[in-house]
Amino acid sequence: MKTIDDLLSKHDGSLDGVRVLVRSDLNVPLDGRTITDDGRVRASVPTIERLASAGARVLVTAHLGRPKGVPDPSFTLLPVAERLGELLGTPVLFAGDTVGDEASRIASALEPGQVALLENVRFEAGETSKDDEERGAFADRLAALADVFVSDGFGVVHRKQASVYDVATRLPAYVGGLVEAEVEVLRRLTEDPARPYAVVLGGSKVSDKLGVIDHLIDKADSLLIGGGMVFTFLAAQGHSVGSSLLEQDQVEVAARYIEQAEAKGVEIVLPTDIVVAPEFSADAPATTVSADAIPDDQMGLDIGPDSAERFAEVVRGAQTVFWNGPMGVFEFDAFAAGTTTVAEALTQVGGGDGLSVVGGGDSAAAVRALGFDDDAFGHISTGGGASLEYLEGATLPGLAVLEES
Ligand SMILES: Nc1ncnc2c1ncn2[C@@H]1O[C@H](COP(=O)(O)OP(=O)(O)O)[C@@H](O)[C@H]1O
Ligand SMILES: O=C(OP(=O)(O)O)[C@H](O)COP(=O)(O)O
Repeated sequence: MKTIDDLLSKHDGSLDGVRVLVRSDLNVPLDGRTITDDGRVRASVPTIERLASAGARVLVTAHLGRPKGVPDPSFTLLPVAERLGELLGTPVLFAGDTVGDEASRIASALEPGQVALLENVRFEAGETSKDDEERGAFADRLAALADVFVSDGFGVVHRKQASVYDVATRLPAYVGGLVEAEVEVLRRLTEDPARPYAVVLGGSKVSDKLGVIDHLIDKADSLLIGGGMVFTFLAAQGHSVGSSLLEQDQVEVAARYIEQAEAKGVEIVLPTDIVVAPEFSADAPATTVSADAIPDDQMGLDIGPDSAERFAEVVRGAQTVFWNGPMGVFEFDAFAAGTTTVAEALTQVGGGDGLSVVGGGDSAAAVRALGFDDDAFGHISTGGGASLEYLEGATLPGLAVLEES
């Protein structure tokens, strides 16, 4: 992959006036218009700063959430532009569209060293289209705004989307410093992880992430399943899960994973107790029930204390641990205990000498919100799904396209 060093040497050390389109992952958690964890914005700053200080006109493109290909004010990147400006110490211009008149106007008005952010790239249907032509047509419009492309959104390199993949086939493409650094840590983890190697999976993107288990069974010694992942597995064991998050069409897949793991001597650790509530809300009355006895009118919102302690034991006893996905709805105090217990154990992997990696926007936000220092872990990755797919050995479209560029 060509790096920013290569880009700089190609231009004799100065990018004066060069129009650089940077794909960052600025998908931050928001409470209304308030950013509750700016980790991904901070992680994006060094590359943007480096390009701007070399004189580039920097146009940043990014997504927020999963809008459905049409503008939706609740997913505007405007608060992120403001935060990015504060962190850079200079205002960031904001284009209220992605490839429309405003984007073109701002792109041509940018001075060398200035930075602008384009509105949420997922407001355009072409960004996430499965149709190569539709995606390509949108990528053409994005590419027309710049001279070169820098891919720095590690959290999206597993997505074959226009601003990640197709644009890199239309402009000279370079890997950004964040993607480079993330890949380096994960590469070490895939090469020869110190054993026992445990992977902890949770969160809510269940169907996205279930697939990685197939390959992780061949790589890890233990798989610990928490968060919204749990209920598809409990259903596979024949238990009812009330109104918990359930991917009905994945139940058979989960059952197959349980069998495969048993056959290969890999431990799949499932919770034995669950904290449930009648509804998804911060003040819903919480009770702990056995995992095989979730009442029909309740939903599971955290792993129970016995399970959290068991998970913590496995985590502390491992030498390498990768964790993606909170163990419960940590945003609500009543359902944060499981995540806190597991996070605490992550700081003590291998008696403190092991390697702990936390990956994912919400997982990173969770450990910070619960009061842990970034330094308490070996590495905090900005990508959850991306790290998991890298660890399972998949080809990540956003990286493969840079290798070909
Ligand atoms: N039992 C559960 N039911 C519903 N949502 C859950 C549950 N456990 C965790 N979550 C939610 O999962 C979300 C994070 O999931 P995900 O996006 O997959 O993680 P990451 O961003 O770290 O990759 C959090 O907002 C959390 O509230
Ligand atoms: O939040 C993200 O991924 P993650 O939750 O797997 O860490 C990335 O911004 C990718 O978002 P997406 O999963 O909607 O494509």
